[in-house]
Amino acid sequence: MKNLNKLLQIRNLKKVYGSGQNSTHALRGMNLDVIPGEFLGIMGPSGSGKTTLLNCVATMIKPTSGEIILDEMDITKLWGDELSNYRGNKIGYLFQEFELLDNLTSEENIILPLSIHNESRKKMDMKLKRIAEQLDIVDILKKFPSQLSGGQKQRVAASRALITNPAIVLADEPTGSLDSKNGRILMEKLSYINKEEGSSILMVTHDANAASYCSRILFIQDGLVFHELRREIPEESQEKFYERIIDIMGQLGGGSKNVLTFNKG
Ligand SMILES: Nc1ncnc2c1ncn2[C@@H]1O[C@H](COP(=O)(O)OP(=O)(O)OP(=O)(O)O)[C@@H](O)[C@H]1O
Repeated sequence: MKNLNKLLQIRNLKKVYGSGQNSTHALRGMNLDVIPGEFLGIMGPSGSGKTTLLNCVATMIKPTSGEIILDEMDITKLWGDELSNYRGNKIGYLFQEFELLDNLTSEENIILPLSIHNESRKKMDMKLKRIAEQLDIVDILKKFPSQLSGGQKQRVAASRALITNPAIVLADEPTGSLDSKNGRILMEKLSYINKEEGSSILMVTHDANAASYCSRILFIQDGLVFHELRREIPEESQEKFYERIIDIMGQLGGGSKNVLTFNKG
């Protein structure tokens, strides 16, 4: 159904892996919305369905049933050119392990999504310059991934995810391979771009520090949303929001450290 206030609508989404006795119900009828310009965090225990959810939106896996409506299109029904267009233009994906191509420079990695779509060199250079300045990687554009630190690699990967101006950036544990300082730098950059450019971000994380940059957090368990935390308007300080996240994690984790892990950094 058309709804201009909602960028992404997930309705009764189910994903069952396997069949019969060996089946796993990873998503059990999940419902959630992302509004334009929102920075939405997804938290939850290991195995609760976070990556499955993100990968369904990314069309990397096909849900068993339910709807995923982005810009008025049910993306579970796309195929052929429409599906390629969705993957190439509507979403940007940021992985925990960067997933850069080793034999391409940072610059070539970043513009890869544009060159696939036959952008002119002039347009590509303009977009590259802008995003490289925002992510503070201008000095390393000619370097190969093997010559970069983890923090730099992730900022190159973030540039690649953002350069097409996607309708939504999907980030799966983007700080998971970074130390706390580099995690903070990445989150500050993403938060800046979210606010300044109005980019919408859907981010899965175990990290309360990273989550404290979000405007809203959904906690999921057993494939369903079971709690929501909103950053209060007028703007609640990040420290205060972080404390509330830790508080909820403590309550929901039942004291068990491996239920909802986080890193205080
Ligand atoms: N390809 C697969 N085949 C079978 N089961 C799977 C597959 N991928 C995930 N699962 C199962 O689905 C459930 C949800 O997995 P998912 O990876 O979405 O959880 P998660 O919340 O992202 O976990 P984590 O925080 O550990 O990354 C788990 O029980 C998992 O074992």
